[in-house]
Amino acid sequence: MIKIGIVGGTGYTGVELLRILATHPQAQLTAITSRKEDGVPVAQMYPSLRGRVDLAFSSPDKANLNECDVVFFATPHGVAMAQAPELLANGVKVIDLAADFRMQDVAQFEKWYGMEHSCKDLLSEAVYGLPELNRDKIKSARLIGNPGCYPTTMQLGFAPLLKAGVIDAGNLIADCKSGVSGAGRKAEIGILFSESSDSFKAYGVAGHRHTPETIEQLQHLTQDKVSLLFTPHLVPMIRGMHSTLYAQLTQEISNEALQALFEDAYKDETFVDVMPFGSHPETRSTRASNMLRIAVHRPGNGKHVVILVVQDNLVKGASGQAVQCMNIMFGLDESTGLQHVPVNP
Ligand SMILES: NC(=O)C1=CN([C@@H]2O[C@H](COP(=O)(O)OP(=O)(O)OC[C@H]3O[C@@H](n4cnc5c(N)ncnc54)[C@H](OP(=O)(O)O)[C@@H]3O)[C@@H](O)[C@H]2O)C=CC1
Ligand SMILES: CC(=O)N[C@@H](CCC(=O)OP(=O)(O)O)C(=O)O
Repeated sequence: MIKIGIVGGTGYTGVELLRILATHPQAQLTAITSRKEDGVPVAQMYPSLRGRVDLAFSSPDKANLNECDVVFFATPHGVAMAQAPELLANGVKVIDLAADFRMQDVAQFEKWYGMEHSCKDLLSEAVYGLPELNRDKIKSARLIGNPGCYPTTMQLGFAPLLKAGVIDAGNLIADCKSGVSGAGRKAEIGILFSESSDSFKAYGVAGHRHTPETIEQLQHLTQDKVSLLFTPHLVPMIRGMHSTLYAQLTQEISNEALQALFEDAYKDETFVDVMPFGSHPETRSTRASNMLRIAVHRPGNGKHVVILVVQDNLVKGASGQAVQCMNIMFGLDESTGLQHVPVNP
């Protein structure tokens, strides 16, 4: 059994980790932290976990994290970097769902996250936790920077085209929409029901921190310089993410060959579904599951390819992906505990 700690168990990605790990056959939940709910039984706060999780939240300073085999940080940016060095020194593996260990470019991290990186020396061994593009490195990693939700869709959508060299890498456009749970469980005016329901808006148009993260990773896939225009939107649904990706073709290629690039790239991937050419995937087809679905389009058989990508932001976009990484790190079948069929309707 794998002894597991979760720092930040009360938040949306924390409770999603609990939901997934509660039925994972190799997971032994050992410590779950919350500063505000210290001593409160997990199942009292989340009755959905009654009979599944019998631990109580404990404050991070009292939690026995050093006894764990792996600790997930489902916390705001900057928390994991303060604790990872001690955990790693004690032989505990670390998976951070925030951005502390996603980017190798420290200057970019500090610019976009507005904080100094406190353990830069660990960045060189940190592994970006996107299994479909980085599986071999994840196998031997002690420290994972789990990808952002939007970057997961952008990378898996653009990757087959960039690797094949059939698009202009300097002209990528991503128009992405997220459900409100993407903003976390914290109280903020913008995510109140009365503010976010029955309305729809873009944000971060001048720049969003997921742009440098995505460019850094996409740049590993091509010799050409990657340039990305990314606009996130908040849509009035609880979970789900829909990314519409645009790229310009640089060579003649048939629609069948375009589709084949995606089918070949993901033919062995349990969690990436390439739908028939011209499909319109819905976010609900991934709801509460670790699936990400992709559909390839070529409007008017012209020079542009449009890729539609959907996922559940809390699962493949966060906690499911983190458990997928854990499975790989511990030599388990990658889909262990992650076989949930999406919830419909
Ligand atoms: N929501 C999403 O769709 C996605 C989120 N992420 C990332 O995952 C991380 C968690 O997100 P999410 O679950 O939405 O966030 P929430 O705001 O819902 O939860 C944050 C959790 O962290 C705890 N926490 C807050 N501050 C600290 C601290 N200083 N030390 C220890 N614990 C702390 C909180 O509990 P308490 O205050 O009681 O300690 C709470 O349990 C974030 O970095 C986010 O960017 C990544 C991909 C997708
Ligand atoms: C809808 C919404 O607000 N989404 C969040 C991103 C979600 C996410 O978790 O990204 P990080 O882990 O990089 O913070 C945002 O745009 O800030």
